[in-house]
Amino acid sequence: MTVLARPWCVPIRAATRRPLPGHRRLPHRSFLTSIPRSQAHRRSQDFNSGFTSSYDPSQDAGRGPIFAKSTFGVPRFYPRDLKRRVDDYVVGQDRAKKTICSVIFNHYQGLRRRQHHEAQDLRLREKLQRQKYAQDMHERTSYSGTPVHPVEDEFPGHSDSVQGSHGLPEEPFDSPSDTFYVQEDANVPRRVRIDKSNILLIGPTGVGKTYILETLSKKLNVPFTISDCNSFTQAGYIGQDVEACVERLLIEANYDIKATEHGIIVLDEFDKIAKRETLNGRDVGGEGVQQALLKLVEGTKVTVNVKDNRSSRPTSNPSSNGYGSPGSPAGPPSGKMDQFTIDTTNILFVFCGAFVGLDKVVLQRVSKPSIGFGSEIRSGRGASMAGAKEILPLEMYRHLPHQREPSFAVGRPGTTISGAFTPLDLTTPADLQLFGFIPELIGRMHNICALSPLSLDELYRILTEPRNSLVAQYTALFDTYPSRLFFTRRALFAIAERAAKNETGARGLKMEMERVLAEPMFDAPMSYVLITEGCVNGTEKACYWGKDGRLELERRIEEENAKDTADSDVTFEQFREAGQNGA
Ligand SMILES: Nc1ncnc2c1ncn2[C@@H]1O[C@H](COP(=O)(O)OP(=O)(O)OP(=O)(O)O)[C@@H](O)[C@H]1O
Repeated sequence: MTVLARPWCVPIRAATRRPLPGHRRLPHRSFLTSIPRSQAHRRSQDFNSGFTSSYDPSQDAGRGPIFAKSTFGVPRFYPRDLKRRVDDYVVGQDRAKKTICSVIFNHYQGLRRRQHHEAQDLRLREKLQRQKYAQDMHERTSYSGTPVHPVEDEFPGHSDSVQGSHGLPEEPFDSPSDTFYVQEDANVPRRVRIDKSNILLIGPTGVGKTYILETLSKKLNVPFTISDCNSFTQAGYIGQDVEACVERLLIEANYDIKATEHGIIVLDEFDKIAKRETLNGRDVGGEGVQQALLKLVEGTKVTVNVKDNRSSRPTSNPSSNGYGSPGSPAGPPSGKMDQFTIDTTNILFVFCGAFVGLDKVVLQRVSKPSIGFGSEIRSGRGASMAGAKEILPLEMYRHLPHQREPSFAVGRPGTTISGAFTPLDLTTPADLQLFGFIPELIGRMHNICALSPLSLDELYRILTEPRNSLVAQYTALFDTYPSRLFFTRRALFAIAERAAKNETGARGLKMEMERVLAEPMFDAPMSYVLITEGCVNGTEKACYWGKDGRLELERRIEEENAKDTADSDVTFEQFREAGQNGA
C-alpha cells in the first residue's frame, strides 16, 4: 500500500499517472506541486466548473473561439449571444451593448486562455521533471550497478533523515525549490498575456447604463457589484475608502477569493468624483478618491478585514490560501477578524456616470476653428439630458467610431431619433481631463462608450416590449386584486411623451405609470380597468367595468384607436402583439 509521506498533500497528476517503465511510483518529494487537499477539492468547484476545473482538450475541437465553452463557461456566450440576451430586457443602446458585450467577453476570454496555458505549462513541467527523474535513476543504477528504487516514507520527514544517514549523494533534484515549487523552465513556452480593458459608460440618467450591466451580470454568473462613488473619500477621512468596493465584491462572492478576483466592479456615479474646488484646497472626495483608485484599477493586493459573525463561512482558513474546505466545520467563532487578500489585477472595472456638462466641453473643443470645423454649432439645453440633442455639423460624424450616416435629432425633448449620435460620442481623454479627471486615471479606462438619450419610440417600446416591461408588471399586479388592466395605444404614447418631457429617461415612465394608476389602485378591485389617453392627460377618469363589461371595454379600445392618424407607424395588430390587450 502506498503511504504518503505527507498525507495532507494531494498530488494533482502524479497520483493518477502510471509509473514510468522500470520505476515505481515517485516518492513524495518528486511531486511537482503539492496542494492541500482542501484547495485541490475547492479548485474543481470554482466558478461552476469554470476557470480552474479540469480541462479536456478533446472537447475543444471546433467548439468556441478558443476553448470548449462547456468547460470554460464564464461566460458561455460570444458577444453577439450575450447581446441577444440583453436585448430581451434592454431596449435600444445597440452601440453600447455591443461594446460592453465585447469587452466582457474578451476579458473572460483572456482569463480562460491564461487558465488554459497554466494547465498546459503545469503538465509540461511535470513531464519534464519525470523525464529528468527517470534519467537520474538510470544514471544512478549504472553508477552503482544495483537498481535504486525510491521508497516512499512511512512517516513525514523520515525520508530526509534516512537518506542523509545513508550518505546518498545530494541531488539537485532533492532541493525543495525543484520538488515543491514550479520553476521557470526554458522548455516551457513564454505566453502572451492579454491585459484587461476597463470601460467607461457615459450617458444621461435613466438610459440603461446600469441596467445593461445588471442584466449581463445575471447571464455571466460571476460576482458583480455596483458601488456608488458618492460615498468614497480619501483614506483617513470620514466616508468609505475605495477598497470598500472590493469588500463588497468579496461578500457577493460569498468570501470565495478566487471568484472575487475574477469579478466585475461597477463604479456608479463616477462623474461625482471629478476634481472640485474646496476651501482648504484638499479635495478628499474628488481628486483624493481618483488617486486612491489608481492602484486598485491597475491591479494591487487589497487586504480586507471581515468580522466573522456568520456560522456558515465556507473558508476555514481564508488568509492562508484563499480556498476553504467545503466539508470543514463553520468558520471561526463570532467576533474574530478574518483577513482576505484580494488581487485586483483581473477584476474588470466599469465606470458609469451621467457627466452632466461634458457635452459642452466636447462641443467647445470641436467647435474651435483651429480643429478645422468652422461650422456653427447650436447648443441647446445640453445633450446630456434625455431627449435634448445637439445638431452637429456633418464633418464631426466622420470622427465617430462607426462612421455611420448621422441621424439628426430634432430639438424638442422626447423627439430624439433612436441610436442618434450625441456630442458625448466624441468624448476624448482630453475632454475628461477638462471635466476634472486626472490623466493617470483616464489612462486606465480603455474604452469610452456613450449611451444616447432614449427616443420617444424607445420609451414606448420600454413600456411594452422587454421581459418584465412596466405594462406587464402593472398588469400582473392588478391580476392579484383581481382586476384586469388595459391601456389604449394612445394612452401608452401619451405616457411615453410625458416621460420624455421629464428628462429622467426610462425612470420617468414608472413615475407616470404610478401617477396614472394611483386612483384605479385605490378603487380596486373591479373586473376591468381601461386607461385611455384622456386619463393620462388628466381630462377624464379611468374606465371601470364589471364582470360583463368585456364587450364594452373592447368597443372603447377600438373607438380610441380609430382616432389614430394614418401616418402612425404602429398598427393595432402590433399593439395587440405587444401584449396590451391580451395581458
Ligand atoms: N434601454 C432601456 N431599456 C429598458 N429599460 C430601461 C432602459 N433604460 C433604462 N431602463 C429602466 O430604467 C431603470 C433605470 O435605468 P439605469 O439604472 O440603467 O439608469 P442609468 O443610466 O444607470 O442612470 P443613472 O446614471 O441615473 O444611474 C432601469 O431599472 C430600467 O428599468
